[in-house]
Amino acid sequence: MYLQTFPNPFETALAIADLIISRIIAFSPTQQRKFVLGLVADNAAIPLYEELARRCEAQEVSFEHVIAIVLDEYVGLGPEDLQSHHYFMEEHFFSKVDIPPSQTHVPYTLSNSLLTTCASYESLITSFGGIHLILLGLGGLGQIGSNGPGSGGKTRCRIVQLDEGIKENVAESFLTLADVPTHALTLGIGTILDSAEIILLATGRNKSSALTTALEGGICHLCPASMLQLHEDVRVFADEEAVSELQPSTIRHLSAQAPSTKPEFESEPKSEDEPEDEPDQLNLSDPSSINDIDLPYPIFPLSQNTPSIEREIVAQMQMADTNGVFESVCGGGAQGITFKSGLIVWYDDVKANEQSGGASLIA
Ligand SMILES: N[C@@H]1[C@@H](O)[C@H](O)[C@@H](COP(=O)(O)O)O[C@@H]1O
Repeated sequence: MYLQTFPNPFETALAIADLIISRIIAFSPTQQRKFVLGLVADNAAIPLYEELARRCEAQEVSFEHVIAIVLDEYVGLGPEDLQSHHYFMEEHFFSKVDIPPSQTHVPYTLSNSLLTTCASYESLITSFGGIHLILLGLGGLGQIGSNGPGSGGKTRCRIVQLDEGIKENVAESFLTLADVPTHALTLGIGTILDSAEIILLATGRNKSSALTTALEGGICHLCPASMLQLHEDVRVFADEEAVSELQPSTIRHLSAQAPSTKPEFESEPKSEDEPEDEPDQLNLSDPSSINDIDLPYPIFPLSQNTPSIEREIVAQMQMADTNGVFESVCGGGAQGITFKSGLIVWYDDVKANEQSGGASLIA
């Protein structure tokens, strides 16, 4: 799970828009091979939909070959009802971009046979080959879609009774609490977890408690969003208010998992107050201290005899003026390299079969 934090909801939206657009462009969808995008009718997503619409208008992205699957809908509300998710998606997104109406899908809950509707919605997704990327909002009770507390991790598309807390949260959109629908049709947690990639959007202080439980608590059906921990490719996009209750170590660990959105070799400027990284046990003025470090690799001092592949890596590192973890530097050469405090470690396969794993001290 990757966590990226932004100063405010607007910048969070921009980052998600960048990701969605880059995924669509990389996929190069065509009439025959469409990109399947799961979407949510969440107020927190409005700045994102505005940004996507703006970028579509500017012809930076097209939704012509995108299929939209909306996550959930209140039972008994249709496209004409102002509070329906269908109305929301039309108003904020579908009507603003070039997506053909035949490619927008919202659960239809006015039918007489909701069980059939659930099965059909699930089959529809299967017929498209699954969802490539799904956007989820985070509810204040940890719900995703209308999967409220108590939703099992293997649930499929189904009718759920809305939790009182969820109803209270949306009551202001309706005349009174009694007007809030009692049920919703939602993709199940299992359906969501089948998506190839998941984005969880959480902005605002009212999401901080749910986000903390989802990321720091164990996987538990009382916080459905915690089950996203089971998925291999989840990106959490949050603003500073939403992460305000997280432990600093949680933010550090989960942010470290995030692939940089900046050029790969760019490093963060150091603040003046920030102490220099301690070189662990390595004393750079004493190259022999490298022997004190417990590494599962042979160690080579960088010298005239250093193999050229290693020199190339070192040169790239020095040019990049960075520290951190590098992946796949030198194309098919090194598979992964860690550079810390003057120490370069590479692992896996360095230049097929010629060397296998090693460390080098820049001194
Ligand atoms: N079914 C919706 C969810 O899909 C949404 O993510 C959540 C939070 O929405 P908001 O950010 O508008 O409070 O509310 C409801 O539970």
